Amino acid sequence: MFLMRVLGTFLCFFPILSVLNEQQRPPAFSLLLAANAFIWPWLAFWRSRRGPVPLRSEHQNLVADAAAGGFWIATMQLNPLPSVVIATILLADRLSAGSYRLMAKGACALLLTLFVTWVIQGMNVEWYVTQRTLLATLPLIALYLLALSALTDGIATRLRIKSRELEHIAMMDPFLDIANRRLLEMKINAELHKLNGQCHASTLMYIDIDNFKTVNDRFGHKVGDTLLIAMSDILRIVTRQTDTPARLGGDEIVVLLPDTTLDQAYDVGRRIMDAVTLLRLSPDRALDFTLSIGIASAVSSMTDVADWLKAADDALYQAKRQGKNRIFAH
Ligand SMILES: Nc1nc2c(ncn2[C@@H]2O[C@H](COP(=O)(O)OP(=O)(O)OP(=O)(O)O)[C@@H](O)[C@H]2O)c(=O)[nH]1
Repeated sequence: MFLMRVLGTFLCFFPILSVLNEQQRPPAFSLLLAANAFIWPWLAFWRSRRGPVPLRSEHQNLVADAAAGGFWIATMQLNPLPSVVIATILLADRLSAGSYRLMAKGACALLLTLFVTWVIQGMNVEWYVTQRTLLATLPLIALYLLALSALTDGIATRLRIKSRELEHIAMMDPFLDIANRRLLEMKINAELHKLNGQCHASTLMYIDIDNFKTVNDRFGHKVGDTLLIAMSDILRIVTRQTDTPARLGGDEIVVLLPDTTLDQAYDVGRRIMDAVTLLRLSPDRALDFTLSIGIASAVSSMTDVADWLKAADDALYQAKRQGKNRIFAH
């Protein structure tokens, strides 16, 4: 806000000075204008820095800016071009810096000081705009509006980045950096919707580390965590961009494989199991671990996420029942 105030008061200085000269106002007005243009921005900066609540102090500064604008508009005897440009810029600025509430406060301050100053100074009106005042106003219009647009664009970009970060936090598992249940369910819903009435295949894969409880009990929870992280790394490498590896919670890992037949999903499952056999988290061979995988295709009778997840979970159960370290697909 400091730089915008420095730029704004600097650019307002020239058209106002031009009108004051044309009206042959006493030098005191020019001195006051110079103070407003070159001292006030620093004073305002100091005020907002020193105030107990900097944002509140800055909002007060913005209202004071508007009041000063009202004073100069009245002192210029409502000279139309600089008056309209200054009033518009002041109000637009308050809106982009704060809210409609701040703009309304600014408008009240501007109108009040304008009216009081205008009455005190004899209620004169100067409708004529000279060529010189017109030329002195043009930089204010062009440069200030460009600077305001750049500022608004910067704020919009920062907001976009923040909103993407928030979306990432809301949709990703913070520990494994893969999708969480919420994102997975959204993707499954979208996939079921896409498949509705169409004949291409998509599959859901449920993955479980065999005897994970024993790993935790024997080697500690930290080693169990390392295993889960290694698993999610493997999933990121082995799957396609369009697949969604996700953590449903705890050690439950699911991968959504769109446009994938059971046979193709089986191959993906094999690749995951092969990658796992290459993992060496410790020289202790007792830490070698295996996976059981259940795979289920979407069928037309599935109406929601739970149906498809249950089918994949049932397949995983069959893989476990048949002796673990295997894939069961149906
Ligand atoms: N280290 C670690 N362990 C977890 C995490 N989430 C769940 N677990 C543990 O994972 C184990 C899951 O065990 P189960 O899947 O029920 O059983 P299992 O020992 O894998 O046996 P099978 O599934 O029959 O092969 C439990 O001991 C949980 O406490 C986690 O984030 N980190």
